[in-house]
Amino acid sequence: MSETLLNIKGIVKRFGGLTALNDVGLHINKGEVYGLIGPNGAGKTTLFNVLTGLYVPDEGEFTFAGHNLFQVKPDKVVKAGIARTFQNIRLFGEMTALENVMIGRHTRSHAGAIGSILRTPRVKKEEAAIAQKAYDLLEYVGISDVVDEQARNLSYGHQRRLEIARALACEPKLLALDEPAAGMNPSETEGLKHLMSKIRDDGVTILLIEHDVKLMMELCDRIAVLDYGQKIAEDFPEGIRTNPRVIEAYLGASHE
Ligand SMILES: Nc1ncnc2c1ncn2[C@@H]1O[C@H](COP(=O)(O)OP(=O)(O)OP(=O)(O)O)[C@@H](O)[C@H]1O
Repeated sequence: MSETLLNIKGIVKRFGGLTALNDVGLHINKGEVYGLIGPNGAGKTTLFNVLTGLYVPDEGEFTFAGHNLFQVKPDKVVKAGIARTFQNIRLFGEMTALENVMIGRHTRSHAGAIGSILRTPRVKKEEAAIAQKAYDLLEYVGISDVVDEQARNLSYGHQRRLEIARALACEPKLLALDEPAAGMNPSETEGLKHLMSKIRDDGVTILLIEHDVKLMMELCDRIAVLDYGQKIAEDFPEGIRTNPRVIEAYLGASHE
């Protein structure tokens, strides 16, 4: 029996008169790669933002690993175990790769503000441990050769991997990746696919938005399709590929 990690029901999100998500329900099992696809403007990023606390849903239910996360703020969502990357890379360009990951790690430190200012032995020890862990994460995502480079000087593919390392620093149960392959060349995409498989094999469940359909078909255990804010299909990749409603949604939309 697969164990449910994330469960949402009847999620509604409105922006003024526009209903961006309309009665969306789905569950994600522990250990799977769950994909979210749909034409432009279908509501994928809005759903991501709801699941990571950035947008407050108007209606519905949202539970995750035993926590009720409905209308909960982003920091509580991270504490519950959901970490994310963004469609548009959001790194601190002036900071090194290592420092960018250390920031993610600080969400889990115990030193406190006073301790950090006084730089007590406890704080120094904790800082060293954070730096070591950050280095290990950079190695894990395959970019330990650029530890001391400023983030803004990294190649696009490396920046994407750095974002993943930073999200992993929160030790999430669920890693939510918003178009991680956007702008990558085929060999970078292939490398990213292997990284995501490794993360999943190491026990982190993955929620993935991606326009690269080939990548989604190869990587995802199950895929949900959104269209005009509604879930129109949810299936194994093969079922999605041949689903008439999905084909119609894609052919009917002005989509790449
Ligand atoms: N903050 C916002 N304010 C107003 N409308 C919004 C906001 N965010 C999203 N929308 C609208 O909600 C709808 C869904 O957008 P969303 O970005 O979630 O789609 P998407 O499936 O992620 O699209 P894409 O593939 O282009 O990223 C769109 O009509 C969009 O204009």
